[in-house]
Amino acid sequence: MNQSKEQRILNFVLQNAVRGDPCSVVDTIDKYCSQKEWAMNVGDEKGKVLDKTVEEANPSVALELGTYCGYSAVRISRLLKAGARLLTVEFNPEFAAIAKQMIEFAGVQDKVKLLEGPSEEIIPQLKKKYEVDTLDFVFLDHWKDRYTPDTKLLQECNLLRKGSVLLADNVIFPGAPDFLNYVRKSPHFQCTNYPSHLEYMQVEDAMEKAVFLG
Ligand SMILES: C[C@H](C[C@H]1O[C@@H](n2cnc3c(N)ncnc32)[C@H](O)[C@@H]1O)NC(=O)c1cc(-c2ccc(F)cc2)cc(O)c1O
Ligand SMILES: [Mg+2]
Repeated sequence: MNQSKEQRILNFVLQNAVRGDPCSVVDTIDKYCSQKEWAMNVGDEKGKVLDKTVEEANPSVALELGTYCGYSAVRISRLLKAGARLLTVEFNPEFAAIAKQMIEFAGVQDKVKLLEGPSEEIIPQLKKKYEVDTLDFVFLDHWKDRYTPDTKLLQECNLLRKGSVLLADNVIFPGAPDFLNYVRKSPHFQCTNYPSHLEYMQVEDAMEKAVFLG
């Protein structure tokens, strides 16, 4: 049975990156996906916006929705302070299996917990089952029409506190127009837009930061 693209990306990392070095894993995935096969990782240009936002937030507890191959889980967790953790949610079992191996190869498995299942089921479990009080940082990178319902769900589950930072990928392409509408119109969020490009392409894209005001 021929390999999936995601398996080819993982194999390229296992053969070309440095085990235990998250930066080399990130760079190796970017090399493969810009030169060989496009894939929906956040990529290096938007990845730099992600890095700056994570460094500013300096989260103790971070959540990622949409792990895919683990590129942004490795990218985020490499910046976390000692004792901080990232919970990342992925509902496709093949992708979750790839991401698990990617995270372990990068050596960040002690900082990252991969939760397999749909975000809408996992978010309501975060407090009791995963011992989360509130989230300091949330990276939204899953189905674009889930950004708004899951943002409302995070609020309903009291998982956001004054200053919690949401960062959403792809608000221009593929686009998350209802999310932009929701957070920009809401008195509970202070929004900032970061124009960029779709990963590995010259297509316009952007990220939106929405800070919860309580
Ligand atoms: C949605 C995907 C990312 C992952 O999210 C998981 N997922 C989903 N919904 C849930 C849930 N409700 N709970 C948990 N996991 C969940 C999934 O299985 C994928 O692994 N991301 C994208 O589709 C995506 C697509 C593009 C893109 C750009 C140009 C094109 F021509 C075509 C596509 C770019 C990007 O930057 C993306 O991020
Ligand atoms: Mg994305």
